[in-house]
Amino acid sequence: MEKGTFAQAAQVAAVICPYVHYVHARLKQNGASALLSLTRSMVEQGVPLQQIVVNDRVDVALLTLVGAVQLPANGLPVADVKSLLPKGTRCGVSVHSLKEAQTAERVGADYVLYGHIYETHCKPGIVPRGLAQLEHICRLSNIPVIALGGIQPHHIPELYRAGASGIAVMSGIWEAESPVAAALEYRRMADLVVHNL
Ligand SMILES: Cc1nc(C(=O)O)sc1CCOP(=O)(O)O
Repeated sequence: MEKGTFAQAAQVAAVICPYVHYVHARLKQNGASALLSLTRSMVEQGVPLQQIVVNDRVDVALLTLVGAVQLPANGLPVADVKSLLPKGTRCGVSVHSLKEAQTAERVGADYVLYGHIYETHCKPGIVPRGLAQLEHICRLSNIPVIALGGIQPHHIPELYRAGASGIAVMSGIWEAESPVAAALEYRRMADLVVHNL
């Protein structure tokens, strides 16, 4: 992401944050200072700190005091991260197997992100893990399992039926013509399922 686009992305995050629980600050191709700029931009634009999840960089989470940090399965130990961040900072781990999910739970992760469930251009050449695996992991987990990867609004009922506690979406919102309209549609479908409407 170019530096000039951080403000734009942060603006979008601010507009959609009333309709979602969390917004991830994630920049795979840029360094820590870019991620810091993006996160600070999100705060300046009005995204509540408690709704921001910083991806991977514990140092950036510490500098910004966001509500959560998302670690890779092979990242820093959760207990060490928690001892560094203010009490109450949520610590999620991204997992791709039952083994990783169980390890994350054992070491104190607050939740796991599990994917990718469906085909997604964000994970080219890797076979999606599918609903049956998601269901298996949800059944054997005692912490929330958040499903991600290729999720469209119409998938939400089957994901919750499989036991997911929530969903995470990247391209379905960020690449939509209207990210806010897309976020609203995901929200509407999730509310239908969660509140049995
Ligand atoms: C960033 C990411 N991580 C995944 C994983 O399986 O770890 S799947 C994924 C992409 C999710 O994005 P979309 O909603 O665009 O398919």
